Amino acid sequence: MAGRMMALLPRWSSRVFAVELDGAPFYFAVQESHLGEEAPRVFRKTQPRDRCYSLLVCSKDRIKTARFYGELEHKLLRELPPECDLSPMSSFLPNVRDSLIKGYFLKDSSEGSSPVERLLGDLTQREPVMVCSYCKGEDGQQWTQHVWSHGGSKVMEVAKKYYVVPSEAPEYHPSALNMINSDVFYSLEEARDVLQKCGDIIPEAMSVLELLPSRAEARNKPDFPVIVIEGLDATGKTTLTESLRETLGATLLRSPPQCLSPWRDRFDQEPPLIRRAFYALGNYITAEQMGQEGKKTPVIVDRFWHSTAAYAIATAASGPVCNLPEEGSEVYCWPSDLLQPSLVVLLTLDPEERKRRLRNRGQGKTNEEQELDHNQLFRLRVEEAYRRISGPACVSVDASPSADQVLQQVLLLIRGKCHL
Ligand SMILES: Nc1ncnc2c1ncn2[C@@H]1O[C@H](COP(=O)(O)OP(=O)(O)OP(=O)(O)O)[C@@H](O)[C@H]1O
Ligand SMILES: Nc1ccn([C@@H]2O[C@H](COP(=O)(O)O)[C@@H](O)[C@H]2O)c(=O)n1
Repeated sequence: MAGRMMALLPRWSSRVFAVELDGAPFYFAVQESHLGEEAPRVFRKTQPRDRCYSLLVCSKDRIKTARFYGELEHKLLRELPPECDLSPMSSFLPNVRDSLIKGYFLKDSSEGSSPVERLLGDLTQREPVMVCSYCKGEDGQQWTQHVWSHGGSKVMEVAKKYYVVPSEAPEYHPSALNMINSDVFYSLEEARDVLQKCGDIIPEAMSVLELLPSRAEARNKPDFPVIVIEGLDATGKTTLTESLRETLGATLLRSPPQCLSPWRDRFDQEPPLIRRAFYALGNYITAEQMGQEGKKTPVIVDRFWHSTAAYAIATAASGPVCNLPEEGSEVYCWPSDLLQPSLVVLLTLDPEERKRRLRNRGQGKTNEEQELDHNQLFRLRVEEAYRRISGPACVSVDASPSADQVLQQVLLLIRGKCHL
């Protein structure tokens, strides 16, 4: 397996490895010769009896890789002894798009014999995982990385040995390297391709594909304005979109569209690659409806591409807002084949007031909505990603006044921008 893996991951010694401990990344690299470097910080934090391993998930089949990455975490948490710490890890080639591979870093602090090596040996034999172990040299300073292989009856053997050295933090968070067409999709074709490829493992994908327009066309502008209302949950989108529908005699649409409701829960359980492709496709179905309805009346839309992209980008990047791709990055560009609304309004609300509204409403929440509550960095990343998306950019409206005042404010914007 290691031979095949190494072929999939050329330039091994140009790679940087990032281990996330307590939300902070620790970087290291490897090299073939011993240059007497000090140990990277992640290894300096270990105790003498700790054994360290890395597991990187990688195969040519990106659907298989995405699904196995999630399954692997569950398997490890289930089967590893309690003395093992598992942390997210990744490896990438600095500034090389699509070079990021994800995995886990494992620290085994158990005393005496441990089942960990047998478990990892089995994984290298059966699954698309590259396992490495890390050893401290006799000088107590230099660490080495041992890339595992399996040979014949042996559970594992070492295919290659490297010296581990500290590495600089990259200029941008490595998650940005793989976002395009893995977390955020920029064409109907790219998103459809993902669902087509998982048709044999997720039969529901075929039902979704049947609902798609045969082609997407951004240039056919509807006669009437199309106004999208965006915002985090409980900022007042439903309240406002319904009032706008009544006041303007508009048609109200949403993304994902009603016709995808039977499959939404199913796709919410899938890894980001598949889940995000599902939501991206929902936007193309809604866009087709916008085109149709926009020939007859103004159209109001509850969430659209801003939501799909902002949540996807904010989830793929971790940590503080500075880990997001830089402002102006192509990640924030509107898909060229997706209908552009006349106006996108972003409802903003103080977090405490949003929580109060959520409590009063008392409905169940999705995992991402719970995350917005518990993880303030995630909320900040989503809000900032919303603001950075362009083509069209959103116009922020303070949603804290009464529902009627918010409606009047948005009507003013619509009349100014859309001549209604
Ligand atoms: N301007 C407002 N002032 C006070 N309460 C409001 C206001 N707008 C909406 N609410 C109340 O806040 C709660 C959330 O509003 P609403 O359901 O419209 O939000 P939402 O953005 O559509 O949420 P979600 O995205 O989760 O569906 C509701 O109980 C609603 O009655
Ligand atoms: N166009 C959209 C709409 C929604 N999402 C995802 O759904 C979650 C929020 O939806 P609610 O119905 O609960 O408001 C959020 O987690 C988004 O990831 C989307 O991606 N695209």
